Order: sequence, then C-alpha cells, then structure tokens
Amino acid sequence: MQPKSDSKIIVALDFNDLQDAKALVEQLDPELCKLKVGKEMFTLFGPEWVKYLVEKGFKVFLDLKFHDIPTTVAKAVAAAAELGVWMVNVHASGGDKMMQAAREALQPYGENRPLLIGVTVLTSMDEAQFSKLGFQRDIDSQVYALAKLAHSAGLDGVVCSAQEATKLSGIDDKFLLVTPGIRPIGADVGDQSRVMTPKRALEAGASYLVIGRPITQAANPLKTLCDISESIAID
Ligand SMILES: O=C(O)c1cc(=O)[nH]c(=O)n1[C@@H]1O[C@H](COP(=O)(O)O)[C@@H](O)[C@H]1O
Repeated sequence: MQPKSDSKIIVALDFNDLQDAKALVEQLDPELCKLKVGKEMFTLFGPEWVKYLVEKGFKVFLDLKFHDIPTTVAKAVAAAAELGVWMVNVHASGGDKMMQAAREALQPYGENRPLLIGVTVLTSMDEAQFSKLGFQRDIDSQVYALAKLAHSAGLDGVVCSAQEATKLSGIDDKFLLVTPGIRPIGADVGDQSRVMTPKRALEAGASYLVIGRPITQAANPLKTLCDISESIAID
C-alpha cells in the first residue's frame, strides 16, 4: 500500500513496550505521518518491527545513525534497503568515503532506494558541550561544513536542528533538511538544546519535522498530532 500524501511530520516511536507502540500505531495513518524507528526499538524488537510498520503502509525512517568504516556502513544501509525503509541515516562525521560507499550501496535499489541522510551535530548538543569536543568551529559552522560534505558525497539531505535550516537551505533546493528538536509552544524541552516550534521550523526551511515525546507522551497523541498538523497547514 502506498501512502497517499506527503506529511512533513515523522513521529519518533521511542518506546520500550511493543504493545504501547502498537496501540499508538493503530490510531495513526500513513496519510497523517511517517514513522521513525530508532536505536531503542530496533535493539529491543529488531527488523520484524520495522517490517510490520512497512507492511502497514507507513514510510519508515530507520534511524540507526550508522558510523563505521565504509564497507561496514555500506552493508548496513543495503540491509536497511532490504527492509523496505523510506529513509536511513549515517553520521556525516564518518567522512566522505564512508558516505560515498553508503550511497553506492543503494544504487542497485534504483528508484526504490531509501533516502540517505547524514547526521550533522546532534540537536541535544549546545555550545558548552560542543566546545569540549575539540573542534575549531562553532556548532553552526560545523553543521554547515558537514552538510556540504554530505551533499558532495551524494547524500539526499542531512539531519540538523531547525535553527540551522535557513543557512543550509542555500546548499541545494532539493537537499532535504530533517529536523528533530521540534517543540510546540509550552512543550517540555527535555534533553534537546537546539529547538524550534513546528511552524517556525518549516518557515526556516525544514523539509521534515521529527517529533517524538511531545506526541508519544501526550495524553491524547492522535489529537496532538492533528493539532500540530493543523498548526503547520498552509493557509
Ligand atoms: O537522527 C535523529 O533522528 C535525531 C538526530 C538528532 O540530532 N536529534 C534527535 O533528537 N534525533 C532523534 O529524534 C527524536 C527526537 O525525539 P523527541 O526529542 O522526543 O522529540 C529522537 O528519536 C532522537 O533519537
């Protein structure tokens, strides 16, 4: 089943209980949102969980942030493609050879290949934490440099915070900006640092909004998702 619309919201399914996750998924529809499976659920429930969501017709972002030698990452993204996922990511800081190897590994999948996205600087990172890593640049410049590297390696886009989206929009119209750290007004920021509201993120140039806890921990997740969708709908 092919999803009928191109929702910009990717719901991050970060659950440790499969029944809780399934209960939420049962309320959702591929027209309303895409779904992200990350390290917690993949480690607990494996590829079967991913296939379950793909078979339900959802576009699935497999967020395992691969970061390894080129051969290993290339094989890992090909394994993701075999699962039928829509999007997969690698750390851009793995370097251009690693990203090129990943891109080449997806070539045989043609038009059905997953979108390949490079993670720049995690949205939980602020300048105080970043300064301890020993880079010469500030976060903004590091995100831009990694995005340029990902673009020239042939990736489809990057994960960045919406705070960097305006600057990155200039790289290439078609280069996707996938932005976590999205918080509706009044929502708990939690461990995120570089945050923005859904509407402002899209105005800044974000292509997709990754939203987890503000939806999954809400008293009524479906209503919260619909409210956010409405808040970003074009007038
Ligand atoms: O690659 C990601 O999806 C990601 C990158 C990043 O820099 N920051 C980030 O928060 N994420 C993921 O996006 C989701 C955000 O979830 P919430 O903070 O609950 O909205 C989590 O599943 C994170 O693993």
